[in-house]
Amino acid sequence: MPSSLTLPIIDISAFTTSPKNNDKIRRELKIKTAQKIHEACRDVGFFYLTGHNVPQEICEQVLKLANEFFHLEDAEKMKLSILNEDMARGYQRLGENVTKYQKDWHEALDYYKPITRDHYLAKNNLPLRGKNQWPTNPLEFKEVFEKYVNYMINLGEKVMSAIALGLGLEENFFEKFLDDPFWVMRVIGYPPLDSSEGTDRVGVSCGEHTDYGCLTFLNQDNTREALQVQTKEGEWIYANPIPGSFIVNIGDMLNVWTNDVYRSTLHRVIHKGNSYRVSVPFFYEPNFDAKIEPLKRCLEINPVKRYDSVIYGEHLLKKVSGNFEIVDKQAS
Ligand SMILES: N=C(N)NCCCC[C@H](N)C(=O)O
Ligand SMILES: O=C(O)CCC(=O)C(=O)O
Ligand SMILES: [Fe+2]
Repeated sequence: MPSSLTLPIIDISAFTTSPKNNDKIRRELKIKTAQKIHEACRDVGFFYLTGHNVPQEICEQVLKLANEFFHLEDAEKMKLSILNEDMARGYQRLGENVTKYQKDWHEALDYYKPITRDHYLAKNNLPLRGKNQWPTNPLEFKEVFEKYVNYMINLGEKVMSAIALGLGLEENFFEKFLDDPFWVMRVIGYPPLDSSEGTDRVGVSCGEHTDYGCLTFLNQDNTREALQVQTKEGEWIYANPIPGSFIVNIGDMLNVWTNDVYRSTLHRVIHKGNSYRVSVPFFYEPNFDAKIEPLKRCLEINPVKRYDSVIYGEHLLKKVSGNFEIVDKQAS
């Protein structure tokens, strides 16, 4: 495993802080930042983000509460089982989540943007119409995570305007796809892989995959050598935590918009250390019913159209149902 390669570190403060400089200087700073983001999206699809303006305190609190929750008795955690709702929102036991037909060795609480009565999803009577399930222990869990979600939606919007600028588009280009942005948040607990010994030996903590939407913001604890990212050359490198930063990666919808100028990057988790690892990826997504298709600007770069249009929500639902398709289906 080469450790010499690392992901770029990008400071997004030109987009997140209130203007101190005159318009011209600010515009230049934004363009410089956007150019770095463009290169990172084109070359690796993963980068560290600093200057994001999300208080360190809430990032740490979120991880601490996650850790406390996963250390409760099984019976307590199972009160929030995904079986209570729509098989997506709630708690999944170890080994319950599946990536490409293989069991993953993590437990998780999954949250999705809530659906109101006349929301598009409710109207169409589609899956994901359940309720989010919040623990009452630890007591402040819901309040803190809801606050965190708001910070992340805000940040997602900022990074998408930087992406627009980086592609040579107007800063607000994506606004019409993002005015009711969907979101997904996973609160994940990873025991060491050794703990799966004796049951059905599981080899990966989270199997290799790409993320589904626009942007992922990963908040992970200080465990090293767990998350791995595949470079364009096919090598796996570690994405170790850097305190005060998020790891950001692009999702499948950017492949479609950019006609593969950007590609969502394969990543996986193999946690062999002996600590209990927690991570909280937040997925900032397009409007559920957004129609995503290759942009004119990107067809100038890659002229052969590689994608038909995709409705984001349809892509998501397909992926979510695959998350619980177990191994025997493939074997039989
Ligand atoms: N919402 C997102 N991106 N979730 C990523 C989960 C990755 C593992 C999942 N079992 C899978 O097969 O994708
Ligand atoms: O836990 C991590 O570091 C990554 C998890 C992940 O890739 C995901 O849930 O999509
Ligand atoms: Fe992921």
